[in-house]
Amino acid sequence: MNICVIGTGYVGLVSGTCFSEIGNKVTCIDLDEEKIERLKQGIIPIYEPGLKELVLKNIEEERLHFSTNLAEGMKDAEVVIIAVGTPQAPSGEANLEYVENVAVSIGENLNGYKVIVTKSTVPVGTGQRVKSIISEYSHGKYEFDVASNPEFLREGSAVYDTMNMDRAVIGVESKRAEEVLTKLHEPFNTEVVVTNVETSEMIKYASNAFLATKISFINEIANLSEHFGADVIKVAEGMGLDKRIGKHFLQAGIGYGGSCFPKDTSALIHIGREVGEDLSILKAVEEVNGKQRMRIADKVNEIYPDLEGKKLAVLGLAFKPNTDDMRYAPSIDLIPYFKNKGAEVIAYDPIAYENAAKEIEGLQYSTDLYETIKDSDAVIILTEWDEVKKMDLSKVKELVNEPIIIDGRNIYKLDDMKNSGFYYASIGRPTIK
Ligand SMILES: NC(=O)c1ccc[n+]([C@@H]2O[C@H](COP(=O)([O-])OP(=O)(O)OC[C@H]3O[C@@H](n4cnc5c(N)ncnc54)[C@H](O)[C@@H]3O)[C@@H](O)[C@H]2O)c1
Ligand SMILES: O=c1ccn([C@@H]2O[C@H](COP(=O)(O)OP(=O)(O)O[C@H]3O[C@H](CO)[C@@H](O)[C@H](O)[C@H]3O)[C@@H](O)[C@H]2O)c(=O)[nH]1
Repeated sequence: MNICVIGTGYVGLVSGTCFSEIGNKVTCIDLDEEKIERLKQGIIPIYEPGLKELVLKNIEEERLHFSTNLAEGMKDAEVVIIAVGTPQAPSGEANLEYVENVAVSIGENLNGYKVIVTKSTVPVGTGQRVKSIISEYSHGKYEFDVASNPEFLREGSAVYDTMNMDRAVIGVESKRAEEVLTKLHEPFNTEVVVTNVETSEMIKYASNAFLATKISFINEIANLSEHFGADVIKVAEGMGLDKRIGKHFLQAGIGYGGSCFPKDTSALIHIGREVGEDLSILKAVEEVNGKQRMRIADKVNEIYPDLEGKKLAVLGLAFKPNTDDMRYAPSIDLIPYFKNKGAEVIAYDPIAYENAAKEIEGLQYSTDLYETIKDSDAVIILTEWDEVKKMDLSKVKELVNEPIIIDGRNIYKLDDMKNSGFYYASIGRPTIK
């Protein structure tokens, strides 16, 4: 099949590459000329395990192409995929300007029947909006179908998630579009949920909102556990073995960040408000999440009520491991907070330091884990990078000024920390002193 993907962010680039890997001819389009020139040479703008190799392979095998020319990309395409950003507007709702601009361009360049698929996360009703814009700008000259095919990949495992998707969701208005999109997903050998466009758009928001709810729920249970000497990791294990609950997304910590959960929960609350439905569960989910990252600050303040002159080693800048994405990362709030209280803060991250330096003013960082830790008065874990999980704690103890670890990601077993000589505070578990 011949496919045109518009937008080369995480979603456009990964899904475009994976669609080419399963045998389609894919042209990825972006307005950003420099990005496209670099992509043509196999230079990937994001850090995503396995992506570079797959892009290079598919360029080499002439299935994957990059261009800034939408007319050229659309000319022979049967399927056109919209994968541009839908960032959060100041009001909390999804900003649809990029999607609407793309719809105009698609309308202007339509040259025959195509299935126009929205993969961006968009409010319910956007499919109809895209349809009317395309009709207007193509002057009704050609037949086309709009469809919704939301993306469920996670950053850090995006290629794996796409090639091994749990399900594909296809929202369509015609049998013709259903056949095209079902055929497109056949090589993924996955369950395909076929529904109407509005339901498909709702499935995406409801999925993200539910996962965010699970996280805020377990974080509240973690906070409660701290008062009673209960261990939230065991609580989650004990709950998760019940198949109705499931064990995933019950890791307590410093709350969710990233490019999706914060903006998508906010957008869904806004969608509800517009039609007079008060999504009170989701509002609580947001409130809990907003406070959760500051639990780490409380734990540091408990040890050092005065941070003046203290050196803090912050391990992890990205919002999660295996990505360089800094969107809504806890480090963005916590590092300035500690610095404002007089601490000297040095941060470690194997990948995200350059992006982090753009977000956090005056960021001091090192890419050497043990150099970061040297002479620190407390080590603070914000991202569960493998390098941090595998850190040699006896070496750490020799290097630090004070053997104190505050762990926002619960990466060490309490039993291992008991006789380690560290003060070890984590989330929802008894502190080891
Ligand atoms: N990032 C994720 O992990 C993820 C996962 C699932 C769904 N989503 C959703 O997918 C969508 C895209 O997210 P992202 O993180 O890939 O976005 P992004 O913001 O990283 O990238 C969007 C790209 O679109 C390009 N673009 C904007 N307008 C354009 C136009 N008119 N023509 C061509 N290119 C244009 C931009 O230059 C940019 O390269 C969002 O709706 C997001 O919510 C994201
Ligand atoms: O048990 C958990 C699981 C995750 N998180 C946090 O939740 C955030 C999001 O993590 P994750 O879902 O792994 O990453 P994303 O790349 O943001 O992916 C989410 O958002 C994407 C964009 O919509 C969706 O496509 C994915 O299905 C959805 O998982 C991160 O801050 C994690 O640290 C927790 O605190 N506890």
